[in-house]
Amino acid sequence: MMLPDPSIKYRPFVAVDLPDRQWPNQRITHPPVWCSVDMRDGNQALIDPMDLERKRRFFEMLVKIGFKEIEVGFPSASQIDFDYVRELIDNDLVPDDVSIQVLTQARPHLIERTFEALKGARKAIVHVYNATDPVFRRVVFNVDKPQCIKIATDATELIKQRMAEHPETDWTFQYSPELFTSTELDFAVEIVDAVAASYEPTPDKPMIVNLPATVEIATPNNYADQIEWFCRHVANRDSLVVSVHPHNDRGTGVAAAELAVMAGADRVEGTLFGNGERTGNVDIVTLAMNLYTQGVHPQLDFSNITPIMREVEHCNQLPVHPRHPYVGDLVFTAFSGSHQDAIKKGMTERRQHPDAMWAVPYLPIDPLDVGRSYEAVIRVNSQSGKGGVAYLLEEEHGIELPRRLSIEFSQVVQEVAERTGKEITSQMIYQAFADEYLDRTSPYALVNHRLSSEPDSPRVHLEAVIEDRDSRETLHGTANGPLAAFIKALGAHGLNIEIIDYHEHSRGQGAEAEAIAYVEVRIDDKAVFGVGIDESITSASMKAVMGALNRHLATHTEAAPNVTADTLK
Ligand SMILES: CC(=O)SCCNC(=O)CCNC(=O)[C@H](O)C(C)(C)COP(=O)(O)OP(=O)(O)OC[C@H]1O[C@@H](n2cnc3c(N)ncnc32)[C@H](O)[C@@H]1OP(=O)(O)O
Ligand SMILES: CC(C)C(=O)C(=O)O
Repeated sequence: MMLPDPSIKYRPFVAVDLPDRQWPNQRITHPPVWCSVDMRDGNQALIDPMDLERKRRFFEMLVKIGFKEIEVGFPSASQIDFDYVRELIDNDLVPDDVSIQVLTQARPHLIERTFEALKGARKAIVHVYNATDPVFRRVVFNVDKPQCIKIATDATELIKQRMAEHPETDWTFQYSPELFTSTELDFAVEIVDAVAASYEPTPDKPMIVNLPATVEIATPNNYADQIEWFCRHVANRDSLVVSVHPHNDRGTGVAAAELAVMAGADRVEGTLFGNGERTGNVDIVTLAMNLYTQGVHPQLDFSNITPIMREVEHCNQLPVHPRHPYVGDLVFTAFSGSHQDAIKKGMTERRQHPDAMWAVPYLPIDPLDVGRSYEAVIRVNSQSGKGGVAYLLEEEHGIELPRRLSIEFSQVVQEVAERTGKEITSQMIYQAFADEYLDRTSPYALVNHRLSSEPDSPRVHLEAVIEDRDSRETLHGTANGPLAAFIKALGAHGLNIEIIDYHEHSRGQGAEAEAIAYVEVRIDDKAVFGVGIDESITSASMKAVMGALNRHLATHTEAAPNVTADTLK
């Protein structure tokens, strides 16, 4: 049960004394060095750790994305990891510009086994860690500070010696004071200084100092303060690559990584989509795409992000959340009416100015840049408005509803959405549109028509054959245009119809092209819409009028189904 006063059980984090902090004024103008730890930190947190087949697929994908540093395992802890490292080296599967990284505890027998695993590697990073925070020193290791430092420096000496014995490998050394964020800052600097003094890095041959938020215990600004403080106080900063390794216990791993880079970190360790211990490691995809949306290329390629997500889901046997930034199945989709309306307007502007800076409302990124399509951008349910319905009809069926008609038709769709309680597909929307407007061919239907004109006269004469229930009638009308002539002809037949509004456009191209006409007419003092589609624009407009008439009769004569043309006179 939650405590009424949690302060008797939980301590707030200790803030860093750094009144002149500089990081808030920084901007990230180039990507950090990325290191994927999917195959180690991610893997150790899986219900079913990866087998060799899944490891191979993961590694190949990471290389394709563009990672140059990949932590492939903990070979002294697991036979599969050991065998996989051997497979990579023995079969020469690591590209020349990629370093494989492996983790080991600071214990001699594990370090020896690590070097066995790495024998013959072209480029390798040996990553050693020991926990440095006060709780671990007391509870887990039962050591004081000097003893804790000795664990780290003894390991460093041994690693340095083994590296020297294998000059055929291009070695990099990495040290992590595990639990850095809950370690006293001055002690973190002290232990790293001691490790660096043992290893003797230089600006030309730096070592990596990885400062993990093993458990995320504070707000991200505090992590940034810790990183800036560390960078200012550590010795020989120019011989160190400062790396961060945020976890996501408070849900702010991405923010922590970004602020840490602003605070001076050169490198970020994380995983694709944030798999990892507990709530996960920081998500490198989000970090990379956040950079991209600021106009900075992350140097990782997520141009086709969906297959990457599916591959990660396969390898980790864990789903990626449908709302995961930049990739989740629903993140490029708007269901709600006002969002759809704004997106539709933004997309229309975009089509007119395809080279302008990206500015489509509610979409922080162009879905096409990550291989997603505009098709899924708008989906319709009972929360949607006219904008979404109109967008889908336009994008997928080439039907550009006039504004007032789109308001009317959205009520039809809303009714279907509320009745079914489900998402309405674009096919269902089209069907509802056809049922409501296009298939209204009874009791009146246009059979054919003929137009003629007299020389030197703007007037046209129309002869139209229509079906009026069970009989065929031939109507005649003369006016300044075909539609007006048709209205005249209908009037002479006793059907008094007035055109209020008219729109038309073509749909499709070349031989396949069709015309769509939309009319709003007044019949019997009631306004009603009709829509007609035909190869000829004149026939489309006449069908639209017939459709409006049939809709009017269906709506206003339910009590008198035998209504005839006489009722409209
Ligand atoms: C934050 C992280 O993600 S760190 C990485 C965690 N990953 C893993 O642990 C991977 C899987 N690990 C394993 O398979 C095992 O823990 C092994 C093979 C590494 C070690 O196994 P064991 O020797 O049986 O030790 P065990 O797993 O019980 O670990 C506890 C021992 O390691 C010691 N230890 C833990 N971390 C370190 C370290 N970094 N350096 C030195 N000693 C360490 C502890 O003090 C403890 O020693 P003790 O038994 O003398 O008290
Ligand atoms: C070994 C270290 C870097 C680690 O995984 C962590 O602290 O989370």
